[in-house]
Amino acid sequence: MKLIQFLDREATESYSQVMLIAAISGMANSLLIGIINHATEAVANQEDLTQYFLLYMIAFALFLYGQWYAFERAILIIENAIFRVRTRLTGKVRQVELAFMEKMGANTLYGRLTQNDTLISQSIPMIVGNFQMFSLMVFSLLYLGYISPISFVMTLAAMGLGVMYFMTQSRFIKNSLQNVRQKEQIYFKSISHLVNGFKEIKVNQQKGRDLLQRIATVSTEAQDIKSAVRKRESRLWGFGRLFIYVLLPIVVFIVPNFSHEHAGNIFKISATLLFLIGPTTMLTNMIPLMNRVNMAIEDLFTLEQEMDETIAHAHQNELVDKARQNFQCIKIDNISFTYPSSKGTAFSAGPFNEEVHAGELLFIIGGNGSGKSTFLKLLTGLYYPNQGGLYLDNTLIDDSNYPYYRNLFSIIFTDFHLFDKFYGVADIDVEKVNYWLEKMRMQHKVKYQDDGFTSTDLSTGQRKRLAFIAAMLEDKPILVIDEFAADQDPQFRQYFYEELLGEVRDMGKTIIAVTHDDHYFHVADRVWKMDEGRIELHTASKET
Ligand SMILES: Nc1ncnc2c1ncn2[C@@H]1O[C@H](COP(=O)(O)OP(=O)(O)OP(=O)(O)O)[C@@H](O)[C@H]1O
Repeated sequence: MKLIQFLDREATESYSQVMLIAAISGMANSLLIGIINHATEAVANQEDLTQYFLLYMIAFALFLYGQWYAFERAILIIENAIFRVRTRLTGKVRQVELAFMEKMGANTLYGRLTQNDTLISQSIPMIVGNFQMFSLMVFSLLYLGYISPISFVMTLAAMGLGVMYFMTQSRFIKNSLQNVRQKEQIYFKSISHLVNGFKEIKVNQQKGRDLLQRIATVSTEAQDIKSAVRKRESRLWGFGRLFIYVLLPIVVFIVPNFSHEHAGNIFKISATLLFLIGPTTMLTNMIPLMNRVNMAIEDLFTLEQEMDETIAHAHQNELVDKARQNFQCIKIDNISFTYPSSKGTAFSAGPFNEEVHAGELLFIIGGNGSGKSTFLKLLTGLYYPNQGGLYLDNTLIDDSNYPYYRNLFSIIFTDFHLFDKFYGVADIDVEKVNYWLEKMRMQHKVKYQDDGFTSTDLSTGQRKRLAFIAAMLEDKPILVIDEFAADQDPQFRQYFYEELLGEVRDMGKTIIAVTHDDHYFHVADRVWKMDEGRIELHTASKET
């Protein structure tokens, strides 16, 4: 069972005590039927009932206390384990490679991270109850064996048949549930189009109808599979009860003809069998949930394994660290990169053989799809090249120091994200924030407050200016910007190219900017022009 595997891996404290107490509670529960059975016999023989009453109260107290204790402890242990997994996996999200993230998609990753642990958490009470019921069943069966070995063997045989039947059904159920998961991922993706494309859908009703049609189709497909699964599961539920009702008449009407001892205990046997209906039904009802919990745990394990495979095990590399602030040159040595694709039409970039010099203002220009952003991702270490290597001065950047190399850069991509606080900036200098607010002409719009800006609900161009300020506060030696000025008004654009970039360079920073603004190519120290994944033309600014 995956849950045991999950607890073995993740629980910080032993869960065996909880299992023991749950087992004792189940045993105490099964004792109740034994005590009642013997008490009814004592009533018939007109014996004193005090000892049965006391025994009943003790068993009852044990059962109640055990149940309470097991629930409380199990909730704590499982919630702690979930917390550990959640913290570890979110930590790993930060470490995975960009290519992994782009391939999986943010929605899928979010879904896998949140839905699985929610499901495990919600099922805790049922899981504990399940274990208790199992223990109750085991001890009730042992009691049955004590009063009638023949009934015990028959019940065990019937249960064996039941387990075999479950096994045959569970493969179908598991495969179907996996199928449902795939459909649900498409469903969630379509929902994200509905939410993120809300404005487009609002102005184009046909677009909205088509998207809803797609959502309806996927939902129906998922629903059909779910219905088939539910049908099978309901057969299992019925089976749990059914086998005892089939067993009862055999034990009551047929077996007494062959066993004299059995006939004498017929009341106790049938009472015990009737008592077994509860736990058996509960256990079979739990199977669908356990299937889902098993799959959730399996998916969490798989997700972590997929993440681990992409995480480079970087160790602190002194050479890169020392070189950070005062490097001379980044050498791009015969680097090339091809996007992974199953259709054979993947875009290839490179080979690149270039040098970026410290303190220069470098423009990268070229048509749409020429590979500018891909090149930036290679240069900043977000993609690993398929061949060739990067050198920071004379240090080769490899798996061991890529994360430290990336620390050289502050990057503002076209799909930048503006954080609510200045994460990663150790001592925020308020004067510096105000200085940059003024420089970016945002001082009248937002202020600095609580390690962030007072507001980020701004226009795209304004949000980009705040992202620029955040990048300047990070104070990295290299600033990389991808079409930064595209959303800026003409005045700011002119000011940005003709004043601001030069000022940032004079602060000692290296600037690499992807741009389409041909009016301003002259401000760059050098311009590289890209075409079909290669750098076709190198020019010094005066030549452009
Ligand atoms: N995540 C990805 N997976 C597969 N292919 C990609 C991915 N991102 C980009 N590409 C492919 O790489 C090519 C170059 O894209 P890139 O974003 O580098 O171009 P660009 O020069 O920055 O374009 P633009 O000026 O339009 O931003 C494109 O043809 C695109 O199909």
